[in-house]
Amino acid sequence: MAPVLSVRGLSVRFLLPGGRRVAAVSDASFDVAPGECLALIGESGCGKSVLASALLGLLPANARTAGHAHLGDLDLLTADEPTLARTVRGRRVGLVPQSPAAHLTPVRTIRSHIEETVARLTGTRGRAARRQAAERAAQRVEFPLDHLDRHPHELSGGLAQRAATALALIGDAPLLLADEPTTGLDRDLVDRTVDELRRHVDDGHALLMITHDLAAAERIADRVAVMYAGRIVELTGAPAFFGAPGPRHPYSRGLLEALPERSFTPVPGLPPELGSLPDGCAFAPRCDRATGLCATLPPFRDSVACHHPAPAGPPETAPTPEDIRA
Ligand SMILES: Nc1ncnc2c1ncn2[C@@H]1O[C@H](COP(=O)(O)OP(=O)(O)OP(=O)(O)O)[C@@H](O)[C@H]1O
Ligand code: NI
Repeated sequence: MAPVLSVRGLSVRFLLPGGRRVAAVSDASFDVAPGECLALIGESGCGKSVLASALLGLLPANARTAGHAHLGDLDLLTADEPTLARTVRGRRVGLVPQSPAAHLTPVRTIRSHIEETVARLTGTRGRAARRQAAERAAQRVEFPLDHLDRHPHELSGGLAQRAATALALIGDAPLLLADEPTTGLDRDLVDRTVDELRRHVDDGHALLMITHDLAAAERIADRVAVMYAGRIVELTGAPAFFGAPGPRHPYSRGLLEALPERSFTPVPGLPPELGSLPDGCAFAPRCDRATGLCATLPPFRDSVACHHPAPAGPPETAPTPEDIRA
């Protein structure tokens, strides 16, 4: 099936005073198909939100982009602001922003936000019909109806997050970008939100889900992209990533091993400054597999950008009782 979104060689640089440049995203390429969820994971500051903002034309004025991001015939990176505002945001691409409160108007209630979005994106006419549609949108993400008349600052982080998710689903856009949609939610509500997003995917929508939460990613994703220091270092099927044979990039392996239910040991060290990245593999200083070769940039090959990836394909299987008897 043709992808909904096709990103090729996307890079974002921030130009800072004094000629400094921050390489927030470097050469990212991926597709998202209808009925597919791609989870984008990686440590704080690795460029995930910047990537999402680039796709919606929401970067600040000091940002420069390169590459392509095709949504059908439209290249999101070169589309003009009126096109993005009128036809893309909300209609062709829904966004659950990372800091939802910042995207809501402080003086308006959640009900007024949702009703306005319903009117604008679905053309629902009449007060009663709008009110009903707004309440349905809230119920879909388990936003309590008795909180609809509150203002954004009167909501907990988790409720603001759910309001933002309700707003993002209203336009029924073929592509949804969800930037940490489960932050601030209890585990149970994380699961329910993720399951609602999964139903949205199973209805044929494409979802790029940005998350720190590997358990949420495992629950929802068909494929996983791992970002490190602005680069996608691994992109692979979720079953292979979370199950066998497991991730191939040493950083991805480290992220999984850091989970409490695994060995609970964090990746040692800190990610590099995006303003002064090395020429070679940015992960090498933290990597126990690094060699002299890692001073050169590893090409992305067979799902991974690493000079010393773990083997692909079936893991060494333990002998079965049959083998032992034979
Ligand atoms: N306007 C800007 N000018 C300069 N640097 C910026 C700007 N906006 C973001 N950055 C830098 O880009 C990098 C990537 O930020 P981004 O918000 O995409 O990270 P993230 O992966 O989404 O992290 P988190 O998981 O914490 O949300 C950071 O180093 C950040 O400091
Ligand atoms: Ni972010």
